[in-house]
Amino acid sequence: MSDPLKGIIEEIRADLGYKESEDLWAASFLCELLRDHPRVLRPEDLPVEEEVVVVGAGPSIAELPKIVGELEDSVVYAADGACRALLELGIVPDVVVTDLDGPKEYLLMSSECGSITVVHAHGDNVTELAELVPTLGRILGTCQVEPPCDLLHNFGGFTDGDRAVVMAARLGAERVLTVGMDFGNLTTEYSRPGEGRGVFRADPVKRKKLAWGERVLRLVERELGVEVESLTVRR
Ligand SMILES: Nc1ncnc2c1ncn2[C@@H]1O[C@H](COP(=O)(O)OP(=O)(O)OP(=O)(O)O)[C@@H](O)[C@H]1O
Ligand SMILES: Nc1nc2c(c(=O)[nH]1)N=C(CO)CN2
Repeated sequence: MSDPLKGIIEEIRADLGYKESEDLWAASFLCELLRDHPRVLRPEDLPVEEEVVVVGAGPSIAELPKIVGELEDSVVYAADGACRALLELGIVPDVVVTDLDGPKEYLLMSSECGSITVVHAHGDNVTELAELVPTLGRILGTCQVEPPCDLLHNFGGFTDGDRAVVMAARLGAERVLTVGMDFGNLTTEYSRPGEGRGVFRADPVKRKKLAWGERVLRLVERELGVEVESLTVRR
């Protein structure tokens, strides 16, 4: 693939041991599911503005309550599990970008509240696709191979958060502001009612995934000329 944001998946497969044939199979399966889905969108249906905020689930997501006022008037894309933190603050993300391995009840709640779910097919999430896609509302399908049908799109990128950034940039955003997208920081402190406080540490595979995600963000700046800036560092 000559597009570096799409071609990077070949290096990632070599690093993490994913098979292209399995990614292709999953994409074909998602095509089948989308053919039976009543609310499939096209890329041009997605909301986008000059500035888009992308919220990931990294440690700086803890800063979210401080900037919640700014999010109310922005187009907000949430990466997977980050939709939980947003919903808990009363914000329904405009778009949730997910490979469906996040907290199912919050992915479904976002969808029911009006978020568009951008569902990604890859070789390791076929079970989740089968279970969740039929239950979601407005949906757009993505994949990491040449799309096998015109209901699927390959914008490029890798993890949910960096794919959200790539998508915003390809749809026309000139600047992407990020929260919780601190790829270099691999521990997350949490504090939740009923769960107490603690620290998540990224396992070795997650570390590798996040390192690839960080590379994607730099590629977005270099190849697409879109500014990617951390909202929490800026403040
Ligand atoms: N330090 C970090 N820790 C966790 N997530 C991060 C971090 N930095 C950036 N992120 C972004 O937040 C996104 C959502 O995080 P979450 O833990 O819900 O992801 P995930 O479902 O494991 O993601 P993926 O399936 O993309 O690996 C990730 O896809 C990633 O892009
Ligand atoms: N085959 C495969 N592809 C992926 C995977 C994964 O676990 N397996 N995870 C991703 C984001 O975390 C994106 N792409």
